[in-house]
Amino acid sequence: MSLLAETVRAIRPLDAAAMAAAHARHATLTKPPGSLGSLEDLGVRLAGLAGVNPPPLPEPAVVAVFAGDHGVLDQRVSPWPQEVTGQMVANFLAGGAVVNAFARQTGASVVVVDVGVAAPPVTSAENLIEANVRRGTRDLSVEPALTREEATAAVEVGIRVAADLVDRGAGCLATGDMGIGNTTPAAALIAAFTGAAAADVTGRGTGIDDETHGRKVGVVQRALALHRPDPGDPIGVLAAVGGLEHAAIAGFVLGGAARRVPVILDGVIADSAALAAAALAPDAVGAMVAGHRSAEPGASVALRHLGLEPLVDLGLRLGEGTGAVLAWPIVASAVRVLHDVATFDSAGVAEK
Ligand SMILES: O=C(O)c1ccc[n+]([C@@H]2O[C@H](COP(=O)([O-])O)[C@@H](O)[C@H]2O)c1
Ligand SMILES: Cc1cc2nc[nH]c2cc1C
Repeated sequence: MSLLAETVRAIRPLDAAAMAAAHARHATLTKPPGSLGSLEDLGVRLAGLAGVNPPPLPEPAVVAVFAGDHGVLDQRVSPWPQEVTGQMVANFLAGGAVVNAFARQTGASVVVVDVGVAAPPVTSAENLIEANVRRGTRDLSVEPALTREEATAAVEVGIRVAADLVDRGAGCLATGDMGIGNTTPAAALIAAFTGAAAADVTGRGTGIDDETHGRKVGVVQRALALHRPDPGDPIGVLAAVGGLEHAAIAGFVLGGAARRVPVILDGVIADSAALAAAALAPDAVGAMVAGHRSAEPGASVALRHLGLEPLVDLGLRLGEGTGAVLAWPIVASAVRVLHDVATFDSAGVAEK
């Protein structure tokens, strides 16, 4: 059996007994019932994922930044040149990007995965994973971005990265991405999986003017009309209108779900990849935590489709895993409550 098929088969629903135990525990803790809002639901869900209450603290956390390039850049959908992708990979490895700063602040670690960068990285570093499937995608507005084989290979890169990180002790995974032009395939994926109109899911990416935005909406519309992607064939959708980092992140989510470790989603690229993961294995949604609400309109459409409420809403639109890393201490706090907080009984606090 292929790694992808094996991984999909290993993904199981949340454990109802562990969730019931976490729910009951919450009612005994020294706080008014429900006073932690959606953090209570998150703690319950992570108990269901782990199959035990309290679930293990989601630590240490590792953010994997998947990097890839995009043939659709030929359509002038981003103001930034392609070489920025590889240059930012070097910046991540040198520790100088925003995600590195947020990771230092929170205690997360950063690994970088070259799954599809056009220019081979010149730096070697112990936190660089070289798994290049193809040096950038084809232009999705004129032909399929990837073959099915390439899309599957990229998904399997993500599965392997997740499994390796968990084997090396990670208790929480966070998604990151880097790829000039990658908000265009993200929009196309979200339209394909949710049925939303291109105009409703195509945003300003790194910051584009009205003219570029109009062209970008047209590119997404043309790609959807050309390929007519079938949401019942998630690999076909990823191949037609996706990107190598989108496919790898879909695999990363599946890999985390198969190992029953929470995966914190970053922005719109992760959200689009999560739709592919959910289409491949619906129970994978149980392992997903929406780290934040990206300013890209497609992010909210994707999260609504997945039934996920984002933890942080700061208008971020950077990518790299920044929103996911910021959300990690909140995820850990939701679990910490189930470990540390005294009960009314043990603390001698009167109940109402
Ligand atoms: O995470 C997000 O929601 C997000 C929103 C807008 C832009 N980005 C980042 O910006 C790059 C893609 O933007 P663009 O305009 O080139 O498509 C890519 O490197 C992403 O990580 C990321
Ligand atoms: C500088 C820069 C940093 C980024 N990080 C994620 N996407 C990015 C895009 C640009 C342009």
